Amino acid sequence: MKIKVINHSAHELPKYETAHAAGLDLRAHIGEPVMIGPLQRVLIPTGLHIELPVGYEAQIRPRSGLAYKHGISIVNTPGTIDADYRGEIKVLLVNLSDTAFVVNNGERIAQMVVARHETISWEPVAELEDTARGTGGYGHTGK
Ligand SMILES: O=c1ccn([C@H]2C[C@H](O)[C@@H](COP(=O)(O)OP(=O)(O)OP(=O)(O)O)O2)c(=O)[nH]1
Ligand SMILES: [Mg+2]
Repeated sequence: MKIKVINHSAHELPKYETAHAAGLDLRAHIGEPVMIGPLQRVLIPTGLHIELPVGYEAQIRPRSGLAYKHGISIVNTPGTIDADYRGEIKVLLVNLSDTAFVVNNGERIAQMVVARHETISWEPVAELEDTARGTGGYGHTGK
């Protein structure tokens, strides 16, 4: 897949950390450390621009280790990178802990999963096909 990197010397390209990992770890591309206070959200640049093939999206997801150890998540998870987006990929981190967290340049802050998606067109109808579930939801099958 095509990738354009700002300041190429800064970091290695995102990579799968294990043989069958689904996500490529993304690194912070920042001039100075960024502090995220409790319940604060900060948009962290990655220095990466990509060209996804049409019919693909990239999902930006939190890393479980940062979430578990430091309460760091992503506000809009899973973030969506559209195939026609040519801007810099950024990650909207949020600190859900009661302690400030510092992000340093080059640290792995999120992971990106590339996935196929469908593109639909609408077919307006008067009635939808009935099912056993019908309109039941929000726990209607019990606890
Ligand atoms: O975590 C994210 C989510 C999105 N984007 C970029 C890529 C995406 O293609 C674009 C728009 O994202 P989205 O459609 O989620 O945001 P929007 O608020 O609907 O913005 P727009 O009106 O530009 O579509 O922003 C990121 O860099 N990181
Ligand atoms: Mg949008």
